[in-house]
Amino acid sequence: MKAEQEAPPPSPGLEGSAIRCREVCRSYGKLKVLSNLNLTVKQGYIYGLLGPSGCGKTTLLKCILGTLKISRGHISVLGKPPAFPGHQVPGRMVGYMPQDLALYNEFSISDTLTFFGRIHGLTTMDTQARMDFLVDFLDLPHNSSLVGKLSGGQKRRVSLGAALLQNPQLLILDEPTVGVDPVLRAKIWQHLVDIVKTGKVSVVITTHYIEEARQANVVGLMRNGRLLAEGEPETLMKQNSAATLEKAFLQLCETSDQVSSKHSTSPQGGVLESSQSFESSRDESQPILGAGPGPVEELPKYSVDWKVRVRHVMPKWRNIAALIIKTTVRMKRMPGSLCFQFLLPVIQISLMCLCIGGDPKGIQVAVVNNETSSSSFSQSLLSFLDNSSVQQVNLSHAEAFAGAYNGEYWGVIGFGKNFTSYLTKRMIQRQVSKEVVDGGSVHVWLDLTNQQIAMMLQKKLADAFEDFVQYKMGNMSYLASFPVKFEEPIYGSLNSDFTTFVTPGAVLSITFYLAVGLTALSFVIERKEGLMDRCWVAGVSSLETVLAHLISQLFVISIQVILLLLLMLLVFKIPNEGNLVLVIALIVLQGVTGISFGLVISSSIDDEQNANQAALGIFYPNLIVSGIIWPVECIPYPLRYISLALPQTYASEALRCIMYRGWGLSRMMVWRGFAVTLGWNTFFLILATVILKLRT
Ligand SMILES: Nc1ncnc2c1ncn2[C@@H]1O[C@H](COP(=O)(O)OP(=O)(O)OP(=O)(O)O)[C@@H](O)[C@H]1O
Repeated sequence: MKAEQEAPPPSPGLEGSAIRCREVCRSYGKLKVLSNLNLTVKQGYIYGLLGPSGCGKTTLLKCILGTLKISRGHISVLGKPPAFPGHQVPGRMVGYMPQDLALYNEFSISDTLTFFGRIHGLTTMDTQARMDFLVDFLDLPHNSSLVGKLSGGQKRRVSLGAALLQNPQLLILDEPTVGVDPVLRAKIWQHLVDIVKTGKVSVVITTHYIEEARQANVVGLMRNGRLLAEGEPETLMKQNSAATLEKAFLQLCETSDQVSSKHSTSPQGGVLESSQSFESSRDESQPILGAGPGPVEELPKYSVDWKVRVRHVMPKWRNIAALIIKTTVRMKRMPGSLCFQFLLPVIQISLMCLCIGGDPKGIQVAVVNNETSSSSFSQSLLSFLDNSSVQQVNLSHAEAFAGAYNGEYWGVIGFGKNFTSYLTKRMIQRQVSKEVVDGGSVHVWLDLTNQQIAMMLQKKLADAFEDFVQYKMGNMSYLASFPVKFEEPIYGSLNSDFTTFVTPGAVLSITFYLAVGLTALSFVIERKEGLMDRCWVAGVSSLETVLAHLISQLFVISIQVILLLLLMLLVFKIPNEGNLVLVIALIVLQGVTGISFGLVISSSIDDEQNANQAALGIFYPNLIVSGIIWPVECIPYPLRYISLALPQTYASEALRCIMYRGWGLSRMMVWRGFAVTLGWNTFFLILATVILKLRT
């Protein structure tokens, strides 16, 4: 820990300056926010960065911290460029209080400071000592108070506490005194003045209360992405003959406006574009007042040992552990959300097993039986029809058809008046007339608008006829029964239904989509609230963020999978002939695919609505094309190739093979499912890490 606290020696030429910005440019799309900005913050100084709203102060601070990349120029912070391998900026050398609160609402004050303490590698005792000091100094409520329940001003003070926690060498405070009462504001400034006196700490502070910046050693007045003036507050006031810093600032703005309008008017009297005037007039990257960058200086060259480079890239378990503990604490504080995560898949699979794939029940069918005798074959045959599925309603010919046309009955079953005698003749005579064949047949008119119901009626009638023939003819039944015999199935059971087919794919799909949704949302919200930036400045890398999320979500997925399997196998009696470990492994890996895909969405999309739309948008197409609800073999060819490349097509097939055929990893159809899943996991994780890295 000691070693980490020591700052690396500054590069030659940078001694004495904590921050050095040279010709810094930064744009958002076409909006040029920083234009050739030069700024120096001396070691042991408080630098007050002042300027109107939107002039680029926050952007500059983010560039200094390395959370935003500069388009042009050079920045060095405590001797090296931000995010240089082995440098602790971002890291424990810098304390950052962002303009947004960037705090976890479910955390207590103590959780918040402990979390940042862990990331900075402070011992429990050090963190506790600092916490006691900060709670007292910042006049915070008891440290067990939840951040979400604090007032706006109290939250800002907690945020400031988190920035001061590790006694950093550089403090970057973006409007720390907003919403803070004057007494505490004075106390905070006094603290800053005290800590810089040691000469080891430097502070950059932005504020809207211009007068409070008089306590800074140097103030920089920013306007339109440039530094208008830089110097000691008293000097600036004197040079502008102003009694207050605010008046001096107004004076400087007016002077700047006059200079700009003078130069933006062409000799012919036309008005030039402001950018042209900027290029053609005085070098506005230099402050009107102040020392400026001095003579052109050679940029220092930085080199780094390959071992340091490797250590810089490698994830730190300390950070991963801190992030996992953070997620666990947040989960504990949100029991409703946790229950939702655990119960939703259980509810979904229960609904699926209860509502999809079973035999339709209570289907009304009209029966027109022209035979009257109770011992007739027609009565006997109808008695074999499965009563739970088919409800027979005896009607006249006219009533039956009228009812079927009205949608009251799903079909009409008709028997002629000589059905018994004609059927007997059909069975025992070698040659019979067409009339006998016709009269000895069961006539069925079906409503085929619902294929599942129609198929069930056809099957139930065929089963009833087979049972009837067996009953009437015993050993001689072969004369009348259908001459195709379905033997014991090679795999599966004769009673297997659509539920059996659809369940493995549905389980994978449920696990995948829950993981996508939860991951995509949590990351997008964290980034939007500035939490990701804050963690990054504290020294957490994109890879560590991804790994920590993966590990904590794995815990959630494991519980989800256990609950799903218990329900599926024990309650709904879905068969499993295979190795349960393989079943669990494949489902968990598909959950990881969901997490990694969620990471890709959240790393590339900035707001919840778009992230939700992306997650929902792929849900249905993927479900349909992955062969989860209907066999892949039915998909037309060009689309089938796409289907086979999707993360869940081969995986669903593999899970069916494990569960219903009892196959192991030696079978191609099984290992292919695992291989495709692992391939997608790797691809998504790399993609998410790269996008996160490129966007910071
Ligand atoms: N992510 C972004 N995408 C596009 N434009 C942005 C983004 N962030 C900031 N800007 C724009 O850049 C300009 C400078 O913003 P910045 O937040 O740096 O100003 P500021 O001086 O800190 O303002 P304030 O004092 O109100 O916080 C503004 O015009 C703002 O609209």
